[in-house]
Amino acid sequence: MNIAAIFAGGSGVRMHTKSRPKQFLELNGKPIIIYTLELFDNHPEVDAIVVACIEAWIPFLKKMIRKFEINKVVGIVPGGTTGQDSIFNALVEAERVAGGKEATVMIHDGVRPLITEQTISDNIKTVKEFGSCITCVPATETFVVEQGDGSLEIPERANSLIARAPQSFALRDIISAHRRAIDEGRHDFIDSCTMMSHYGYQLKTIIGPMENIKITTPTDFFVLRAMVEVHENQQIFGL
Ligand SMILES: C[C@](O)(CO)[C@H](O)COP(=O)(O)O
Repeated sequence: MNIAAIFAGGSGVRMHTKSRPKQFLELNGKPIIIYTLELFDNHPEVDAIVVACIEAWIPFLKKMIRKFEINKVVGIVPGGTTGQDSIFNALVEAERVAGGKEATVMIHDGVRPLITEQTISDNIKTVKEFGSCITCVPATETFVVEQGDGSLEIPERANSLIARAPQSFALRDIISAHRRAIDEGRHDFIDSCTMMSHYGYQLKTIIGPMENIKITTPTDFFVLRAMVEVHENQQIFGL
């Protein structure tokens, strides 16, 4: 089975929102996380969705899921202290939902509402073929990596990709990597591909759409608003 594990456990300090965490900011009366959930809910190959959410916001999320008629969410669990902990909580819930069956899990940020149906299909297919799938985009600027000794490493831009999401795996592999990290006292892996690479798993990348941005800062929110407007105008005016 194919399960989407959406993490929305963060409080969004980089967004500087006063009233609500960034995943619950609204566009046209609909929270960002609902835009994200709709993509997986409408995808014919997705069987179930689990969400790790800030505990205090779970009742509101449930209300929104009912209001916007999202049907495939079968589990909502509290987020953890770090992003890694939130993902782990969602994976444990995915394990419960899979009930011992083989499963592919697509780990996705609640604040990445602009992926396409094709990206989800490509993730499912690539995990079946290669065991993992990291959705990326080509780097359009140069990375400058500061080394501990004060020197800089500048990777070739032509070979550089930016990891985005979904980041997808066989459920048994990603959950065993998480359990290993926890046994080692680590809770600071920045994302799933970093963890899986650290533990020696072979990772397969695909190139996803440039529009697949993460709504992290106020600028991202303004870009999202413009993109949703363009999308609606396309539907209205057939542009
Ligand atoms: C998973 C991710 O979206 C890949 O780019 C990213 O690492 C999430 O980062 P955040 O710090 O949880 O916003």
